[in-house]
Amino acid sequence: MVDKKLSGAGLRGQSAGETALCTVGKSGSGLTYAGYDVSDLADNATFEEVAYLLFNGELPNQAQLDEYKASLFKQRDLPQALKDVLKLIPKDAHPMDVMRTGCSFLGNIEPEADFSQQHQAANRLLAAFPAIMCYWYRFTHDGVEIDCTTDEDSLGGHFLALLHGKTPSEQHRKVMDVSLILYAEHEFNASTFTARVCASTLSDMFSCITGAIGSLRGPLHGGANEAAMDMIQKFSSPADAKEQMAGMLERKEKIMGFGHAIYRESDPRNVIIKAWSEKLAHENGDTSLYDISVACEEFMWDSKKLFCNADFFHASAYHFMGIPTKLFTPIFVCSRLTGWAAHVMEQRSNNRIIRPSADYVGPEPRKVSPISQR
Ligand SMILES: CC(=O)SCCNC(=O)CCNC(=O)[C@H](O)C(C)(C)COP(=O)(O)OP(=O)(O)OC[C@H]1O[C@@H](n2cnc3c(N)ncnc32)[C@H](O)[C@@H]1OP(=O)(O)O
Ligand SMILES: O=C([O-])CC(=O)C(=O)O
Repeated sequence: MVDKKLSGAGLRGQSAGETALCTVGKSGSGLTYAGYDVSDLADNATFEEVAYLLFNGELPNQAQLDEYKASLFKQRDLPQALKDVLKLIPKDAHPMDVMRTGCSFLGNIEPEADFSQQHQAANRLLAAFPAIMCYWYRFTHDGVEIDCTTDEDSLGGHFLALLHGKTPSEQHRKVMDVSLILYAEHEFNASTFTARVCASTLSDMFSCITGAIGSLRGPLHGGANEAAMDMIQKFSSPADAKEQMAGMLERKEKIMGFGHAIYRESDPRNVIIKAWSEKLAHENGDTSLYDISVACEEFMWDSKKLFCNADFFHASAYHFMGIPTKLFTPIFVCSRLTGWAAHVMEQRSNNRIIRPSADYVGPEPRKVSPISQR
């Protein structure tokens, strides 16, 4: 992988600290979590193993994994007070705002009293996030107060079962699991950096994660999977996609799901989720949306040398599994929480408050004139 020339605004190219959690775009291996290539993890591990890796630095053995999953399993349900709060949030609210409120409210009723509880706080959020999303969604959209517990072994399967009210297929469980692995961690991206800045003030875990959710929400970051879906649904065919995208580029519009702040030639997560999107399209017996997505990818590369990032083929993959578009970015939260929390723990382990300087470009010093003279 060729290193991207990094300079200019947005702190690009400047190191803002050290991490042992992840490499992004390092030559030879695009994306690694604690030394493991993301494609190796996607093929040979589960999301719970990856969460354990990020929180503890090593993959679990079978006994450790069993114990970890059993503990998460017990923490999946929501307290009644949180359910009551979720029921107050309107149907037309954005589910990312629901996640932000759910996280923040849980921090009120189950606070992290001190840093010795950091694993507990992170694991509680990990176990509870699927229910926070689905309890609100099903109540406001289907009028049902769902049981927030399921028998599903994995968090990915649990989410699908809560959302659809039925047992997911083995294939869908697998895709969710892979997706959660792909989204889990990505070094000093905007939302993780938000979490680390918050952690550097010695704030609590729930505040760090709440802030990170706010940063992930924007379309230049996690919100791009949702924005990509909205875009591809407007295209009627591969040819129409190419024509409309040419117009968008001419009007200097950003095409969501393309480009990256660090990667230069490709995002290593794309090839993995793209392959699953194709499988799901065939399983559904309708490949038109997948074909449109491939046309978008070809067009963007041919015309601008821009490639799909992790978000682009996630859009069609989630859609093929019957997931409503507005829940795409909240799923990202359910996964990235692991990276955020691991970074909070890492920041705390060797902390200095993050406080960069600014170049002043405002007016010269001046006096306040009386209000009657302004
Ligand atoms: C999981 C994730 O968060 S992945 C990122 C998800 N975000 C998106 O998909 C949103 C669309 N993409 C973008 O807006 C950008 O590519 C970002 C925000 C991801 C990265 O931003 P930057 O690092 O500033 O981009 P970069 O320096 O590579 O931009 C180079 C040029 O390509 C253009 N460009 C980059 N991405 C796009 C895009 N998706 N559509 C159109 N033009 C683009 C930029 O406008 C810039 O043009 P300019 O030099 O004329 O100003
Ligand atoms: O690293 C970034 O800037 C954005 C990204 O891909 C991620 O957070 O997964």
